[in-house]
Amino acid sequence: MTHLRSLGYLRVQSTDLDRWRELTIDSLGFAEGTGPDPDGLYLRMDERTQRLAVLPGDSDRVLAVGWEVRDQFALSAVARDVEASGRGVKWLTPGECADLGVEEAIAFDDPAGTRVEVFFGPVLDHDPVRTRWAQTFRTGAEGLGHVVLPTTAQDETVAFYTDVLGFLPRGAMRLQRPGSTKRIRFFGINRRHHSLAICPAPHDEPPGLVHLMVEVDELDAVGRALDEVRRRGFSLSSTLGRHTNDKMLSFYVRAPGGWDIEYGCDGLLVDEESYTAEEITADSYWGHDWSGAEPLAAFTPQP
Ligand SMILES: Cc1ccc(O)c(O)c1CC[C@@H]1C(=O)CC[C@]2(C)C(=O)CC[C@@H]12
Ligand SMILES: [Fe+2]
Repeated sequence: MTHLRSLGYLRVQSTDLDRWRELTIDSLGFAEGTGPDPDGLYLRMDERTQRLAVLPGDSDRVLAVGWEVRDQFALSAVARDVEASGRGVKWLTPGECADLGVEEAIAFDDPAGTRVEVFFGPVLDHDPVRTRWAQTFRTGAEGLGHVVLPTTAQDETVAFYTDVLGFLPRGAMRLQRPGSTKRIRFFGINRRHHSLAICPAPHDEPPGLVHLMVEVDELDAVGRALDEVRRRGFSLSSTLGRHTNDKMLSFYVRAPGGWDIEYGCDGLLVDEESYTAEEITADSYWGHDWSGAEPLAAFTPQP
């Protein structure tokens, strides 16, 4: 049983806020949100003030992955579980929580070194969400989307997310690298097929993220966003394609900082009553040609 309900927010830092704005607002059609840093880029997909926050920094990396729980009781239960597993938990100050637009939050590091935050009580902005393609982002009970995290400690990281945080296995895929029997593993906490995937990567230096996926309600928005990222010279990591596990139709665009945003529609809603974890043998039914991709920072050992 997990207390986590969904992926709530993602916070990153970047050296190139202008390009981030061009990618997210002008191309992918996020709406501008609100937050404390006048130089920060806060992005709305729904009534939340900052589903994605991009803060100015001297390097490109993930600052925190935020998971949402129902209330203060669930938050205390998660804090107890994480502490019992031997990891230190920090309760954020009221000022820090106000900056994040939540009532209360805790923070701890996962075994890969990624900062995880768990929160309840997101502050809402009731102004209409004006998106560039007039699309609606699919969030709600299924959350912001999914993140794929790189790790060099795959077993320990998987054990932490399943045993301690209660993520449910939602299948796996063997990585087709020479001599590798390693698997990328998918995990869910709601009806979205996966809210998290854990991917064995040669190292876990910054940026600390393989990709963030966001979902929209219309194929036309995916097509329009794809046209616009190409027009603006962003590098496509993967062409349009349909995944075999969550059936999502998506493309991947390289964000400033060396990780990808997956942008898609048509994602599967899992029926937990009948679901069993499967091993897929191809990432896609068609498309998703990665051959033109620049190497992911997470897969490129730094000198
Ligand atoms: C296999 C798969 C199914 C559904 C997804 O939403 C999804 O992101 C993926 C994995 C895509 C995956 C990746 O993100 C990093 C580079 C990977 C590991 C590859 O080299 C092939 C599949 C790629
Ligand atoms: Fe994905």
